[in-house]
Amino acid sequence: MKAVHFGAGNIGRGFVGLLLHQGGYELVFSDVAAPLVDAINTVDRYTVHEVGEGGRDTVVTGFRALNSAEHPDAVIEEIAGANVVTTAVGPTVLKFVAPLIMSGLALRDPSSPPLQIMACENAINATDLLRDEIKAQAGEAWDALAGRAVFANTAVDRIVPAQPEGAGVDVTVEPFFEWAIERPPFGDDPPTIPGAHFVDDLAPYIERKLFTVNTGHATTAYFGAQAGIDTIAAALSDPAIAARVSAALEETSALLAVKHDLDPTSLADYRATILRRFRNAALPDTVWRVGRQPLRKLSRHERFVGPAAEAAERGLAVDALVAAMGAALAFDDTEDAQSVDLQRMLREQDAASVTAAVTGLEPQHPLFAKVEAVVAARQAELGVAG
Ligand SMILES: NC(=O)C1=CN([C@@H]2O[C@H](COP(=O)(O)OP(=O)(O)OC[C@H]3O[C@@H](n4cnc5c(N)ncnc54)[C@H](O)[C@@H]3O)[C@@H](O)[C@H]2O)C=CC1
Ligand SMILES: O=P(O)(O)OC[C@H]1O[C@](O)(CO)[C@@H](O)[C@@H]1O
Repeated sequence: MKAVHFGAGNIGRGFVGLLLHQGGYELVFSDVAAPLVDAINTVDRYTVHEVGEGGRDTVVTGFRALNSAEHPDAVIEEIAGANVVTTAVGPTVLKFVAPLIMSGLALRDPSSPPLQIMACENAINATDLLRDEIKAQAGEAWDALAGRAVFANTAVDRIVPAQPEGAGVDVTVEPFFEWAIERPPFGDDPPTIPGAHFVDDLAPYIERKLFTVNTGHATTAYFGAQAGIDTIAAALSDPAIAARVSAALEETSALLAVKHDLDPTSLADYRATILRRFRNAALPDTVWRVGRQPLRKLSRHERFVGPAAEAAERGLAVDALVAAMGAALAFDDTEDAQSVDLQRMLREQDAASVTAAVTGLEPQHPLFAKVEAVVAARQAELGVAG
């Protein structure tokens, strides 16, 4: 059995690749970072180090890497003969891997079992986005290709921080992981991924994950950065920040409870587990990594505006989420292109225009005026007229 995995970065090596290896797949990483591809090809094993309570080391073998920028045809050929394709490249990069998957499907023996495709990104229905890209790029050829693949959405959860200089291919991760995968697309033949959790309806899982883990993590990062704190664990040890994070998560839990009929006590346990994970002092995770790409994180269906918009529509509380969005607006990292764009927008546009452009909300939406107020407050801080 063979799996082609796009994105040999943190989650690619530290989670998806690891579980595929444990499932017995021969692993072909595909990446565009030449030094990373070369480093992977110089070793025949790497270690995933779990740090924190209960952590252990696991060795991964049976892998190689291809540079898809330099050798796209080699990747296409591997896809044509693979059982599984996964991605962990970032949701905005899916459109760049789509043509390779499309060409791999075109080359595939139509009598082979369908290729099982799963995008493992922090986004709702990321695999559907990938399928839509492949379909759009295939045009009329799609009808012939559609039957050669099945597409399943997934929710992946494991904190894999940026790796220190000199770590090589080894990866440091937290001990916790969760991988929920839609079962129906596979019929009677799901992939063998030990520890993965196959579910009939992914919506409650992905929303619970994105609107709790990712909302909470990003809230910690943005308040931490604002307070001049460098790491996530240190940010959460500040009682004022911890209270703000808890308040934001109570708002998302209130929405999840009514929307998906989830038990409030289980949601409280889930929140407590997550906050414990964030406090893992052995995990060298920075507010800059977790806060990265604030424009993506503040977009319409993401971890802040997504739940806050639905909560506002239902008349539920949103003030803590809006406060977190206010902190996100202050995220100023000159090495993060989206942070630079956000700060420029705040300086150049009026508050209503920034709110509309960043959040995608209509001006008449019940959340709009509250977000516009924190945008204006940030602009006042910057000394620009809103
Ligand atoms: N790191 C984490 O804790 C988690 C990350 N995720 C998600 O996983 C995805 C990846 O995140 P990380 O691993 O943290 O990022 P990362 O930056 O460590 O890895 C991404 C990798 O994708 C590669 N890449 C970029 N363009 C590519 C292309 N066209 N073809 C092939 N490879 C390409 C990069 O060179 C890099 O090695 C994101 O969607 C993120 O939201 C999800 C859960 C946890
Ligand atoms: O910031 P992104 O790209 O959404 O993804 C990383 C996030 O996902 C997580 O792994 C949570 O599963 C966190 O480590 C981090 O906040």
